[in-house]
Amino acid sequence: MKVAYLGPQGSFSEEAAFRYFADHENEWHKCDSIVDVLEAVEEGIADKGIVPIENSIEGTINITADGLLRHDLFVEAEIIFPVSLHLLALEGARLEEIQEVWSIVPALAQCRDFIREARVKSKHYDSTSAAAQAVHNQERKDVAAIASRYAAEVFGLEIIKSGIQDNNNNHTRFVVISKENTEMNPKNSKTMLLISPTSDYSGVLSSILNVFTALSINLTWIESRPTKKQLGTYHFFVEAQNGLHEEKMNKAITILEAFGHDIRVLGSYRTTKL
Ligand SMILES: O=C(O)C(=O)C[C@]1(C(=O)O)C=C[C@@H](O)C=C1
Repeated sequence: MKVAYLGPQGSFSEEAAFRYFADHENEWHKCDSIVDVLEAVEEGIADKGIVPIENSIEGTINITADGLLRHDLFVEAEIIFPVSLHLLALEGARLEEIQEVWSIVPALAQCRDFIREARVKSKHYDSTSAAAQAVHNQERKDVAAIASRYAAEVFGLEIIKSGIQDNNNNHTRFVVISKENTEMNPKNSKTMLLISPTSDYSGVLSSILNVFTALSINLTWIESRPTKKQLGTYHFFVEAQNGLHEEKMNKAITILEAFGHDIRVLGSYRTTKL
């Protein structure tokens, strides 16, 4: 099986992929961006992909949510991964010398307090490990990457400050995606739906949420993403704590369809805590 993830070597996605798929004989396909991971799976270059979807400090990873909207893919597993972010610099660099920090946007956002207090500039890279690699590849001692301990080992960088995320209890939720739908497994305990209202009227969101309330379905995640066609119009991601094999989930979908909304079942899956 070929698994795609965000590289280069040393990313959190790589750690999550290696640990989640530890029992399998895999071929790995490292991608330059999250969008490339989704495309690799859709195009059949990889059988599965692993992408971050939500962080406990920063919230939804919008690139992934928008990618799920655009691509015809399913979610087949959820992985909760602890994230500790460190400041990585060339050997001998001192914290006081750092003028600029480099990382992927969600990681920079998880360290907002540190960046503000240190009064440093930030520069965007496509992954934490791409930022670490860039620091490794140049001679500057005034820049540092925000990345993992693993990335520090991979690129021979020194951790000049550890645990710089705004909250120590920091977790990122990854999803495993594939082109096939594995939704009917009775062991699956969560379901992700994408609800796109076909008309805009007052109370449309509350009418959707009322369906779940009436059926005693507990929601674990809700996110709105713009349709990108007109200001103020949205798609809604809803994740429920019930599997698709449960009658009430099917009832909810039937009712929402009867309301005229477009419903895409993105998957029914289990959670693994790493
Ligand atoms: O850049 C990485 O190392 C990733 O795997 C991506 C990512 C993310 O975008 O959320 C994954 C986990 C952490 O939250 C930080 C970065």
